[in-house]
Amino acid sequence: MKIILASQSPRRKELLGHIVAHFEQQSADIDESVLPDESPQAYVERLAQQKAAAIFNKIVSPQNTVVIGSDTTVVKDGRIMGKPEDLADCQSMLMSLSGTTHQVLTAFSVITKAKTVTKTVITDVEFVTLNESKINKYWQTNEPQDKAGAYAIQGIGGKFVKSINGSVSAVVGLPMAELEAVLEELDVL
Ligand SMILES: Cc1cn([C@H]2C[C@H](O)[C@@H](COP(=O)(O)OP(=O)(O)OP(=O)(O)O)O2)c(=O)[nH]c1=O
Repeated sequence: MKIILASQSPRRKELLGHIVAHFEQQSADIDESVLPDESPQAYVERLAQQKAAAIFNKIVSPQNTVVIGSDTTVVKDGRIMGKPEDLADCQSMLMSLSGTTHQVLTAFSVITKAKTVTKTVITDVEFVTLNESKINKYWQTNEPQDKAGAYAIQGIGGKFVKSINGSVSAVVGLPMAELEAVLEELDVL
C-alpha cells in the first residue's frame, strides 16, 4: 500500500515516520476559512478531509493508495484560533489563553478507495499566566507564526504549559495512538 501524507508540515512528517517506514508527502492547499455556525470539531474534520481528498482525487490509480490529511486548531470559549497573522493577533490569542485551560483539536482523515475514516482528538492544555512583554519576546523567536493558537508545546512555548490532559502528539499535529489504530483497522499496517 502506498501512503501519502497530505501535508507540508515537518512535524506531521516526523510523527508519521514513527508509525510507518515509507510514505510520500504532498502539500494540499485548501481554503481554511470557518463556515458560518460551524462547530470547532466540524471545522477541523472538514479541513482534514479536504486536505486528504485534494490529494486522493488527483491519484491516477487509487486502488493501492491511502492518503492521510490532518488539521489542528486551538479553541478557547468557542473561539477558533488558527495561525496568528501578526503580533497583535498573537498577543490577543496568547492573552486569552493566559492563566486558563483551552482545548487543542486535531482531526485526521484517512482515505482509501473503499473507505474514509475521520477522527478528532481533543486535548486540554493549561497555561501559566503570561504578560505582554513575555509574548512580545516569544513573537521575536519566530516560533508562534506557523502554529495554531500561536504557540508550540514542543518548543519554547512548552514553558507556557502548566499541565496537559490528553495526547501530546495530537497537540503537535498528528495523534499517533489513534492514527495507528485506524491504519490497523484499514489493514494499512
Ligand atoms: C498548538 C500547537 C500547534 N502546532 C502546529 C500543528 C500544525 O502544524 C499547526 C496548525 O496548522 P495546520 O493548518 O493544522 O497545519 P499546517 O499548515 O502546519 O500543515 P498542513 O495543513 O499542510 O498539514 O500548528 C504545533 O506544532 N505545536 C503546538 O503546540
